[in-house]
Amino acid sequence: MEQKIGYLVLSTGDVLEGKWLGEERASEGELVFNTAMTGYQEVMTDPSYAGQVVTMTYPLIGNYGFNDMDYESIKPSLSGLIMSHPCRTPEHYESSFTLEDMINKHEIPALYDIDTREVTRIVREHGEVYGKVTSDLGDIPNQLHVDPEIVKKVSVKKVTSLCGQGNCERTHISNQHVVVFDFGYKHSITQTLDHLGCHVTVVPFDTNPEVVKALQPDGIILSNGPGDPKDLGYLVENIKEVTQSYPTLGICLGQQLVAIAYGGTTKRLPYGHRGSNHPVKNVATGKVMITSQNHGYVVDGDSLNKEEWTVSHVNVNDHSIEGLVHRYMPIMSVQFHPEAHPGPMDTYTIFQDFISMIPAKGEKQYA
Ligand SMILES: NC(=O)CC[C@H](N)C(=O)O
Repeated sequence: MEQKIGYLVLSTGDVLEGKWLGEERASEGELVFNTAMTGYQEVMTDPSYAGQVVTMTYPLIGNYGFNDMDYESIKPSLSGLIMSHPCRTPEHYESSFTLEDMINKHEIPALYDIDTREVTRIVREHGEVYGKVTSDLGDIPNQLHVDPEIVKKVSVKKVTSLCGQGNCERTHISNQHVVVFDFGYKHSITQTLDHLGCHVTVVPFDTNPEVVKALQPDGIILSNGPGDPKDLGYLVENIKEVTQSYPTLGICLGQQLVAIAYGGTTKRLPYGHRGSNHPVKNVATGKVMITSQNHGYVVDGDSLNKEEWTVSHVNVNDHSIEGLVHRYMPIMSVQFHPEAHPGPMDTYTIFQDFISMIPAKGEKQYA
């Protein structure tokens, strides 16, 4: 079948020609690229990509199909998908639908036959680029910042216990209760907590500390999420209060928000870390883990109060901050994705470290 021509029109003035996969659906967002060779389903359903047009640099997408297990959220929230070759005849014993089915089901704006190397070159050269997928060559991207309210769009609307709804594999009656602040959390985070025996409650991103207190958590996770962390600066008092009251793990956006809450700042990376093979060094042990990443911003090391914070992990490629621990309080955070998906599971120990910061039941509670 003859496929319709579509364009990726960029804020740099560049225009790339491709073809529509699925319906023509004009859309725009920040243009980013992901270098993972596998894990396209997890990438497409990671809410941190909300407001972004995601280019997959690996040339073949869809070759092992899609399934009902690998969703990282209920539905994709990315603004568009750019690829080179879509595979229409997947082969995998767990595959239950195709890339095109996924695109049609969730109405994802998607272009293929795009020169993804050229897209990557442009993003690497310019850093912050916005793109519009369209059939109209006269279109230009109008939004030059991800919606400052984007987290509100992806976060749960009410306090949600993941136990007692068929989501827990065990009953965790005597185990730790972890409250996850949902800035756009990935399901692999709560699934990992479940595997570690935790009872999990997910709360909206702007939940008041009093509401959290009533839930009687043993620990807090500040999740990953989309957009510019500085747009959530109005939450610093909430974040400071909960992190001073309970052992906390911040993940990606969660790390950035911890830094901001304690007086630090964030800055843009030259062109983001998005892929599943980013080497990260544990500063204390020298051990390097291969990590899954998806972020465009990073904590500015110069902005941190060194009497309060220690850098626990650094990126081997560009030496950017990958992990923080508080010197006196049980607060830790990482810039990479310890839950992986996609990517290697080297970083599972981060969750174990977090759980071990929580006093056992019956012991004196922190705070
Ligand atoms: N995965 C995330 O949490 C991303 C955090 C933030 N939106 C960034 O791009 O840096």
